[in-house]
Amino acid sequence: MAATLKSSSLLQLKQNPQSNSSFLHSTPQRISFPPSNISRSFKTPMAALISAPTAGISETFSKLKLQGKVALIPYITAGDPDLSTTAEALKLLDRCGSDIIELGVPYSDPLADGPVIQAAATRSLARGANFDKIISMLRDVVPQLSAPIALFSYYNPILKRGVEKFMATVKDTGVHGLVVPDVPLEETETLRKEALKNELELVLLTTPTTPTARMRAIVEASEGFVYLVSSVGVTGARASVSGKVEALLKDIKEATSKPVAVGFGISKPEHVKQVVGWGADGVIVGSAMVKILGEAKSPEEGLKELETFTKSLKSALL
Ligand SMILES: O=P(O)(O)OC[C@@H](O)[C@@H](O)c1c[nH]c2ccccc12
Repeated sequence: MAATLKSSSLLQLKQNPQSNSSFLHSTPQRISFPPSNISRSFKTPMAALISAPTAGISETFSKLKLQGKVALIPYITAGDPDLSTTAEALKLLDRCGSDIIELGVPYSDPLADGPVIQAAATRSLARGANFDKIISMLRDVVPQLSAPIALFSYYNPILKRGVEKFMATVKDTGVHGLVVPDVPLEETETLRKEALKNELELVLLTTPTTPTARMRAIVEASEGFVYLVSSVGVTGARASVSGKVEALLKDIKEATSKPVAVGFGISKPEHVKQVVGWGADGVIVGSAMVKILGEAKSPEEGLKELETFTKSLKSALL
């Protein structure tokens, strides 16, 4: 699996006219469904008994803005190295000051992912993680977190389950948002309608090659925040963050007052500082986190290293 995916890239997918997936929204999308900043006013009764309701994603950004702060958004893959470590990692990330946590549902064909996250998904699936097990872990853990969770999933696992059922199940865990990077254009509206019905904020992505008019349609429709992909290609740590991000952020900010978080290739406190200096409202760090958990000698070691790393990123934001 991993070998056949090595050559995939956002750019190639965008340019493949045979591909029925409008990868990262590369063709115009309809925006008739009224976008709004949804914030959840309640959680499941069980969760409400245990903790105060967690702020939604857009609400979290509003609170941070009032304090002049930028959101730290780590990404980890569920089930790598195992689901109980994922549960511990979520609690740890929350404790170390993550403002929102992106949790990836492992998928066998992760087209937009580089080697680190591909390998994590492969390990996770090989160890038996699946959607139902992830959901039951989330039911237990989400009520213990103060940061909202954005669940990341490719579109295929959602379709397989049925959009309605998927959304209702996810909502029921107390998760607040969804990131679906490869949703085909014709399905965007259905996804958004179901997400809205379930009070889930559906985050859309824009890339350096997205034409301006299309970027405007994306930011208009995006909920929670706008995900600015910093560079064309696949996920993975890079030596530096593309200097183009500064101008891209400026363009997006001219089009919307919604918060914008930057992801792809951010792996060091210096990167975080740079992106913040360019005006981002949030920074997303995936592969660097996933690598720590995946390559550690033991889950305990991995969690310890994750804690040090997360704290170093958080300090770059203070
Ligand atoms: O891994 P990176 O380069 O730090 O990028 C963030 C990223 O991991 C996360 O948001 C993500 C994981 N898989 C994706 C696929 C598409 C878009 C985004 C993602």
